[in-house]
Amino acid sequence: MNAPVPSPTTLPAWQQLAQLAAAPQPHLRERLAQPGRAALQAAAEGTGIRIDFTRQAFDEAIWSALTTLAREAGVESQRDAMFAGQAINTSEQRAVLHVALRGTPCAKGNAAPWGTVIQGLVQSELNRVCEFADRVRAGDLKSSTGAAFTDVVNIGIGGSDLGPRMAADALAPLCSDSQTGLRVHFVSNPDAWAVYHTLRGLNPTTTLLIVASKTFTTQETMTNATTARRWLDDGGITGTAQSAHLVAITAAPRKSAAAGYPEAHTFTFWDWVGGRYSVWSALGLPLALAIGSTAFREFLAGGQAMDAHFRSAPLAQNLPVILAMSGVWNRNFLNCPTQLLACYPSRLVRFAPFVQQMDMESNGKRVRKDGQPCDSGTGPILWGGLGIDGQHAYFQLLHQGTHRVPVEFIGVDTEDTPLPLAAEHHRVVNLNLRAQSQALAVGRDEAATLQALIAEGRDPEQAAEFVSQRSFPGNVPNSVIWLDALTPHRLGALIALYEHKVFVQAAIWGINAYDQWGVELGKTMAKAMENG
Ligand SMILES: O=P(O)(O)OC[C@H]1O[C@H](O)[C@H](O)[C@@H](O)[C@@H]1O
Repeated sequence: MNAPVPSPTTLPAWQQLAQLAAAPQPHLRERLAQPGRAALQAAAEGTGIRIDFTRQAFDEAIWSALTTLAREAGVESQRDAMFAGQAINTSEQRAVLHVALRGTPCAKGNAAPWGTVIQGLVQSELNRVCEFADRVRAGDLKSSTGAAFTDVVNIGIGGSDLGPRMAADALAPLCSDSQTGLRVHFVSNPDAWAVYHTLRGLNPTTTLLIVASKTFTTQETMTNATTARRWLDDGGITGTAQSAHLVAITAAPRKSAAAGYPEAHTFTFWDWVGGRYSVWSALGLPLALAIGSTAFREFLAGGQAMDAHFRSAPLAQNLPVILAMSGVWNRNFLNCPTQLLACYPSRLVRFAPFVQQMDMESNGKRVRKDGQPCDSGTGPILWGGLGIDGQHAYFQLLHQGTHRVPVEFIGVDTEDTPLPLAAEHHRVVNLNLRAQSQALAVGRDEAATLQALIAEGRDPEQAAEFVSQRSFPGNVPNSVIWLDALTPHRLGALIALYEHKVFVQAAIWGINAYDQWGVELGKTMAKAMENG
């Protein structure tokens, strides 16, 4: 029997927020001019991350009610239940312990909240992953022909692809010890072109194939794996020699063993790690191969630093809570169905698709944990990409379209690209980020537009004719997430920030963020069609 989960709409703070939302809302232009606005900023110590949420469409009274809602919904006790390893994934009766993969977020000597057994499993598999990655990178672990590996191909999809691929794109270019010449490639799509295009330039005698699948049954991944192994065969790497080229990462090691993947090259994780939360587990092996074990451990430590902040910071200063509750206000009280993620560092090119899976597969739910239908909106439609490119594409709709799209901007303070004019590039990028954040918030009304046109030398009568086309309503809620640098540690903290944001929103809505039954129907139908 599912324990009853109260609808958030019955909570006093929700009702208070509904009343606050029903009152006339000042324009963000006016809100920004109000005193005390600077209080809507917060930083997480030890993570290098701070959030400027001064451009969210609420004032201190609304913010206070939002934090009260988080308290009334039991965010803190639900958080503690997750860290204690309780089976909070109720539909599958599983704990949710990706946090355990990052290490213990408490003082040295204190036991991990999830217990020593899990701690031991995690440490020993992490050590295996790190050792393996370093041996391949150093050329100590040889291919079947005795050569060092030059290329790694990770075959996986969804959570077995998006995280490591995103992080490798973000970090490999600037990890100074990653100049080993080892190239890490990713194939997810089972369209033949994707795997052909990746393999055709590679030498099978120096290529390591990783097949990453939590279940080791995913049809797309198995189809690509079959072709890649056939490619090894065709390249003369056959029979037992092939073992040196094969790696499996899975929570179902019996299945990978049955498919011929050698035990010594099989890395495991557990059913209490959801696929979309698994970049910290053995599934991070391609990332460790791309950046080295030292940087990979820094990445984990960044996640752990955000865990420590999430567990200890007061709700009003707690970064995951800030992102989550801003989102709840926008989604449930301002009725904005979507959320844009605009990343300004180009190394974060795959961050939005990664968060898209994490958020939409987690909180795309329509019933609460007790099976009762949700009577409020749940997870938003999350979309986005690189902010600067977006400015020259879809930002027009944000400024003058008929949708109100809240935005989360992500920027970095420092730039270390080895280019003589890198500082100038960085200045241009951050200038644009700041300008967009402000322009979307304040807009430009018709009177100010008319003045601007006249100042440009336009005839006032002519200017008045097209003043409406040249005006901007603004009032678009947005926050800026600033990283002091885009290092492995900071990226780890950023990912954990989003994981906990998703957690907090699920806690508010009373839904289970850790199952994904919605993806099953299409799979089942494909199977039924296949079987005629
Ligand atoms: O890692 P696998 O078992 O191959 O699963 C890969 C992906 O496929 C599924 O459809 C799920 O929706 C994802 O959550 C998962 O990450």
